[in-house]
Amino acid sequence: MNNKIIFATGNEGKMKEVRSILSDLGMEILSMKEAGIDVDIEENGTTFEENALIKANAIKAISNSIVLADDSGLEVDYLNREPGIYSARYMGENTPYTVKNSKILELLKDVTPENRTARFVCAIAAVLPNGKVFTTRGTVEGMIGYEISGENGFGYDPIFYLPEFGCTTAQLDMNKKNEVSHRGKALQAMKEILRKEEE
Ligand SMILES: O=c1[nH]c(=O)c2ncn([C@@H]3O[C@H](COP(=O)(O)OP(=O)(O)OP(=O)(O)O)[C@@H](O)[C@H]3O)c2[nH]1
Ligand SMILES: [Mg+2]
Repeated sequence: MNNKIIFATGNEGKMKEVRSILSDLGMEILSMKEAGIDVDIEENGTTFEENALIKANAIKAISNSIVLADDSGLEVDYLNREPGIYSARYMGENTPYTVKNSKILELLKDVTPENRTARFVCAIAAVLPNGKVFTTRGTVEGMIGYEISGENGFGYDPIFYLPEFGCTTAQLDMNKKNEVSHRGKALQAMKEILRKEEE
C-alpha cells in the first residue's frame, strides 16, 4: 500500500496525539499543512462519522495518499449531549477554551456529581487509494469537574474529569491520555483495519 498518510486536520493538538498513536504503523504521517494543503472544509454532517468522512473525502479529492480524518467532541449529558459535534464551534470557533470551559462549569454549577456525566467521542474516517472507506469510533466516559485543572491536552481537557484517575485528561501526560482516550481507541481500531488492508 501507499506508504504515506495525510491526516486531514487543522487542529495541532489532535495532530500531536495522532502522530504518537500512529507512530508504530511504519508509515509517514503528514498533516494537511505538511502536505501543502490549505483548504477550509465545511463540516455540515449530522454525526461525527459523517463529518470525519466529509473531511477525509475533501482531501482525497486532491491527493493520491491514504487520507484519515478525525471528528470528535464532548457530550455533556446534563446539556442534552451538547456541544457534541459542535464542540469546536461552541460559543464561536475563535472563543478561547478558558471561556468555553468556564461557561460549561457555570452551567453545571449546582449540578450533583451523578448528573455531571460526560464523554469524549471520536470518529476516525479512512479513505484508501483503491476507494475503500472505513470509519471507527472511540469514546471515553468521565464527568465535568468543578474547576479548570491541568495544562496538557487541548480544548475541554481541563474540565473533563476521569474518576478512576482522580484527575482531568489535561493532568495526564499525552501517552497516558492516548491509552484511554476516545482518539486513542478509535485510532487503534483503525490501525487494525489498515494493517489488514495492507496484507
Ligand atoms: O479537550 C479536548 N480533548 C480532546 O481530546 C478532544 N477531542 C475533541 N475535542 C473537542 O472537539 C472539537 C473537535 O472538533 P472537530 O473534530 O471539528 O476538530 P477541529 O475543528 O478542532 O479540527 P479539524 O480536525 O476539524 O480540522 C475540538 O476542537 C475540541 O473542542 C476535544 N477536546
Ligand atoms: Mg473541525
